[in-house]
Amino acid sequence: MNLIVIGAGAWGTALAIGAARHTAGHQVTLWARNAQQVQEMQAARSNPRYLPDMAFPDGLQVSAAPLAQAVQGMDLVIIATPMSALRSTLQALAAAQVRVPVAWLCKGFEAVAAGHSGVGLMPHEVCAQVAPQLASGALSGPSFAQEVARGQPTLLVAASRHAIVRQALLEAFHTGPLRLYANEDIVGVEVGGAVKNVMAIAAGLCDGLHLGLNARAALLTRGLAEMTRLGVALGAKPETFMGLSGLGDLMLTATGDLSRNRKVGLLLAQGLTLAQAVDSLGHVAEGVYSAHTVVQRAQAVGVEMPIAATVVELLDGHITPQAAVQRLMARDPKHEGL
Ligand SMILES: NC(=O)c1ccc[n+]([C@@H]2O[C@H](COP(=O)([O-])OP(=O)(O)OC[C@H]3O[C@@H](n4cnc5c(N)ncnc54)[C@H](O)[C@@H]3O)[C@@H](O)[C@H]2O)c1
Ligand SMILES: O=P(O)(O)OC[C@H](O)CO
Repeated sequence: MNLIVIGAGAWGTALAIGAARHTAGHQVTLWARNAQQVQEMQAARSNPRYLPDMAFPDGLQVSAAPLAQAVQGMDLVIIATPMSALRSTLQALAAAQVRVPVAWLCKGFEAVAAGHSGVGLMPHEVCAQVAPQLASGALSGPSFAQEVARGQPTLLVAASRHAIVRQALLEAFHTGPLRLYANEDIVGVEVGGAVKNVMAIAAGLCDGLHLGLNARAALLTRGLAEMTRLGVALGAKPETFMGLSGLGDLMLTATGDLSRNRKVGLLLAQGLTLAQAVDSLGHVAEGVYSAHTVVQRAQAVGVEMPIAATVVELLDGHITPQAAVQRLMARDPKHEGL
């Protein structure tokens, strides 16, 4: 199989390494828009900027060729950019008349540009707008790039309504320490991937304020309820939220110190501004951008998401970390459940 990974950040690089290392006969190309970054990666046989100290296996090539040229002859295209670049990348693939399966790795909802109305879209909705002819899907689940690059066991979910996409993802990545499950519920998988990042910011805040393990367990339990409520209202199956892209990724991202979203919460608790927290990461923390869209989508379908709404208030600088906790604790009593 010939596969190309578009976007040479931490996650695209790690997955490209994983696919090339463990699958004999695969030709894996890691594509970056920045020619200088490609030169550096070629010289170092690693990605010093985004995933240092992880050596490229022999089967991994790097490229900065024009995208329309780079995708020729590929059997599978993986989009590993942040959510903010998904639309433009899909447009470029449509213009290049790509006919093979395409899957994205980004976890988030599209942000609505300032001054624009309407709700932000899930990744598959963006694709339906700009490249409806593509057979497409998402690869998601609990997966820190560094662990995948090191070859540590990781389970992912290949989500698509197209059997050909699920099959191509399994062929490319179900190998060695990577194990893939298939799922047709693209809505559930994408809602899980987006909302867990918002909850991870809240969990970082909770831990940064030393609120305790009881508080964190409570936060994640109610966060899972919020995620499930929104997903079901948007057409997802409830059981998807008990799976890898729901509970699994929520647990990982909210409690694992490799998470950038969790780190944003920890830094806000220390008194850093959002700009300072984001600048210090050197990588994207999607929850910062998706939080608003998640809450807007919830409001549009009449779903209450108090934790996510409080994260938005905090990110916007309208409340302090301490006030965020007080606000959630002061809510009226209610019956447990969704
Ligand atoms: N890092 C992880 O462990 C991990 C795991 C699973 C999913 N994800 C998701 O994958 C996505 C990417 O995360 P990451 O960790 O690789 O981010 P990152 O910040 O490490 O890197 C992002 C990369 O995207 C590139 N990029 C931005 N716009 C682009 C464009 N228009 N065309 C081509 N490349 C472009 C940047 O140059 C950079 O190399 C995010 O949505 C994230 O939520 C990350
Ligand atoms: O580092 P984060 O917070 O972007 O999370 C990375 C992955 O999504 C975890 O599955």
